[in-house]
Amino acid sequence: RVKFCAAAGGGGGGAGGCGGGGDGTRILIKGGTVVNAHRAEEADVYIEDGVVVAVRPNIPVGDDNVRVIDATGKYVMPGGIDPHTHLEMEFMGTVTIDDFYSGHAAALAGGTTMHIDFVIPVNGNLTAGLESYKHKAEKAAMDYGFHMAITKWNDEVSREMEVMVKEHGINSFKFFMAYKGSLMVTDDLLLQGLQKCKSLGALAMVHAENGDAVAEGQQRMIDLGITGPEGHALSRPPVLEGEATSRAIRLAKFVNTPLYVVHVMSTDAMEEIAKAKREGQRVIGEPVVSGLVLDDSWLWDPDFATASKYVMSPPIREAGHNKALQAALSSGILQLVGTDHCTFNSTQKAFGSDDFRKIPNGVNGIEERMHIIWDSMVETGKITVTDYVRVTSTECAKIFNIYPRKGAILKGSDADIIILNPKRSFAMGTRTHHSRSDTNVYEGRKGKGMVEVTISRGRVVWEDGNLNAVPGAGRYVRTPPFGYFFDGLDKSDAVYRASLRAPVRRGEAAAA
Ligand SMILES: C[C@@H](CNC(N)=O)C(=O)O
Ligand SMILES: [Zn+2]
Ligand SMILES: [Zn+2]
Ligand SMILES: [Zn+2]
Repeated sequence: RVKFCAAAGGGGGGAGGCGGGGDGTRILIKGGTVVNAHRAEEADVYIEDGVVVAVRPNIPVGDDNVRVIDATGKYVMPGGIDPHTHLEMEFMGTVTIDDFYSGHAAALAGGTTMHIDFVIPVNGNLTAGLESYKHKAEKAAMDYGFHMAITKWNDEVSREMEVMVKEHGINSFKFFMAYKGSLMVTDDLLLQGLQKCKSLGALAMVHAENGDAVAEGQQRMIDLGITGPEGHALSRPPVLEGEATSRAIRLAKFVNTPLYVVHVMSTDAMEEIAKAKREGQRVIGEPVVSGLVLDDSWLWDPDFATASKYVMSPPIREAGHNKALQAALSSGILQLVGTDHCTFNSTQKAFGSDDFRKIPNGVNGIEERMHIIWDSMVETGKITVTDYVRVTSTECAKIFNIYPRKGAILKGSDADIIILNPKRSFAMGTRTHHSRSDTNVYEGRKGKGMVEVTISRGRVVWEDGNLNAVPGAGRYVRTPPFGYFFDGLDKSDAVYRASLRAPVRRGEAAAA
């Protein structure tokens, strides 16, 4: 079990917590159904100083400076944790329009109370990258963690990875197999990176598309005179995502280290993950909201501003892939839902109005995720309410080794809590969203379920449609190495097991 404070990296706060909200607020949530990943129960939740103090039925109010929230008929759940975002990311010649304030405001309004963002090295230098992102995060309004991208390889990078794990609380590294000429690493670098991750107890993550083939596919489209957003989808079909996913899975097997495949967008990739898991390999598949509920018909929309909104990589696939990904999420082949929130407004997307290769890649999602997964998966009976908590919050906390401080409503957990009213409906789009973008890929979408209250480390930050997100209130959450995916890893290593067989002695040595 991870000690709560370990996850917070020292700075032990008051009794039982690692420095909670600190402002002494005491909240009693009464009459709700408390849902954790392991079970749902009728219970009250008492919060003090940003930490959950008690979860049980009929907790008395105590005195009159306890804030009582009536949750009768509603679900009281851990706030969402989004494993995959890019706030204020420099990419394709511009910077994503949502930063650590607007992105966090959007998240909190949508029932997400923590995310893990991807630090991009500066000229391949991890330390410089981390400094840059620490600065960006000074305006954080909610808790956040960091993955680190590895965009090139040398001894310096190898040494810096160790520093990131041991001194800065980063336990995951992402390797881009696509974006040739910018973020992409080749197989030899990927192999060394996988070895390093294994030695550090850090989780290797991949963006799995064959970047060389994508470049060839893009040229093919341009030669055919296809320059619109539909050329983006046609240039990088599912087969290129499936190929890279299987390649990454096999190299991870060869190294015998766990693998986390980000934004699984196609059945081609999902089937590779399913096969690996059937064979007992430790592979995590992360679908994102866009791949679960959208399809590529938007990319053929005659209006460029509309079509270009949907350009992300791997591309949103033709109808059918999304339903298969939903089924894979229900059955556990895919484990947790991200968003890959990487927003560019219509002006930025227009950089590629003559050439789809110049359309900045990315869509929104950090505000819409909790509502869309509730409506498309729980309301339709595909997953239960405990599954919902698992795939939107708990699994992420467990994988990145910050459970049960995060991803649970248990005594001692951080008080990151949402209250969802299953009887109310939502409607989403630019008119009401908190992103800085002037577009939203879920424009006009409606559905059942509404997050009415969001509590972030013991502070009510969202209630009755009013947001009270405070820049600077968010804290960095260190993610320790050797999460549960590493338990007993060596015993699963075919090469290691082979080495346990009696060594063969040949020649004079055998005679001796
Ligand atoms: C660059 C980043 C977001 N953009 C995207 N997925 O299209 C990623 O590839 O995850
Ligand atoms: Zn600064
Ligand atoms: Zn990616
Ligand atoms: Zn991403």
